[in-house]
Amino acid sequence: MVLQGKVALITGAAQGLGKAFSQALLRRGARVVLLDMKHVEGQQTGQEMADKFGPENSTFIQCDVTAKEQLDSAFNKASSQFGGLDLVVNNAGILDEVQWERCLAVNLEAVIRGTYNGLNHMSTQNGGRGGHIINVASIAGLLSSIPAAPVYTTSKHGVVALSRCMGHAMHYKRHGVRVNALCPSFTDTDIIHVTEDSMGKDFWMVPKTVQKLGGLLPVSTVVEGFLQLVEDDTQLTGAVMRVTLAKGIDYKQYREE
Ligand SMILES: NC(=O)c1ccc[n+]([C@@H]2O[C@H](COP(=O)([O-])OP(=O)(O)OC[C@H]3O[C@@H](n4cnc5c(N)ncnc54)[C@H](O)[C@@H]3O)[C@@H](O)[C@H]2O)c1
Ligand SMILES: CCCCC[C@H](O)/C=C/C=C\C=C\C=C\[C@@H](O)[C@@H](O)CCCC(=O)O
Repeated sequence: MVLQGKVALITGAAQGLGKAFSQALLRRGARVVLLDMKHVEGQQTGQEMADKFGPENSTFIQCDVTAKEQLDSAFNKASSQFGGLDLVVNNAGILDEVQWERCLAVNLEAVIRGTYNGLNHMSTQNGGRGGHIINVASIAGLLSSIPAAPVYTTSKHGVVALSRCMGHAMHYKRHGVRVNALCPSFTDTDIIHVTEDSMGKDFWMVPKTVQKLGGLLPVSTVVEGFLQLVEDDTQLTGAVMRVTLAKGIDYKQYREE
């Protein structure tokens, strides 16, 4: 996808990976709608983007992705303000094994809704231009045993499965919308600063695992993978991109099913 003039909607864009993805898209001439439930941080990031790239090229909408009416309304607003959508990035996520229902609601249910909303808005069957949905999963969504984070891991496995199903050629032919999953390993953002309050007694395993894996990925490496996926012009769909310290950026290979 050539990004110049395209319209992107990104959830969880106030900070971390979502903010970095937004900035990378704006740099390439896309217009970006930033969604986040954090009002102060979101406004601040929105202002920063407006100052750098022009107020006409981005906007911040406060939105809790788990609230159906807020998410639907944010998609409608974004689409009417910018004249349709070309790219949806379902990125908002949390790591919470204590309030695990919330973890599933943010990381999985809202990504399902965001994927369906993206299809509704971009499908050529509904008068859309076609487009691309990128669901931010995690390398945790490809590993079979992460004992400290069972629900987070389950949610990310769900995101990978969802993206592979909705990225299938059958859906792509109907809608003209590609769906792919992005699976980074531990990256230098706030989500990994876990406590006993959010993770329970096994919280110490997170820094220990990071250490074992050789450290954190810089955000810039994940942005590099993200841009490769967005700018790919081979009609890649249903793909799962991994970003790890050990192997860099690659795609998980699946046998024909
Ligand atoms: N950092 C990592 O190690 C890592 C690795 C793999 C995948 N991921 C995934 O990347 C995504 C982005 O995370 P990050 O690392 O930038 O963390 P982060 O905590 O810095 O950012 C997450 C953002 O999501 C927002 N958010 C959370 N719940 C929300 C809700 N209900 N509605 C709207 N916004 C909400 C937060 O306010 C925050 O701005 C997440 O899906 C995360 O699971 C992160
Ligand atoms: C604990 C979950 C944190 C989630 C943050 C983010 O999404 C990144 C997750 C990435 C990978 C997690 C891997 C965890 C693996 C361990 O359980 C273990 O399998 C790794 C052992 C490494 C080793 O022994 O060398």
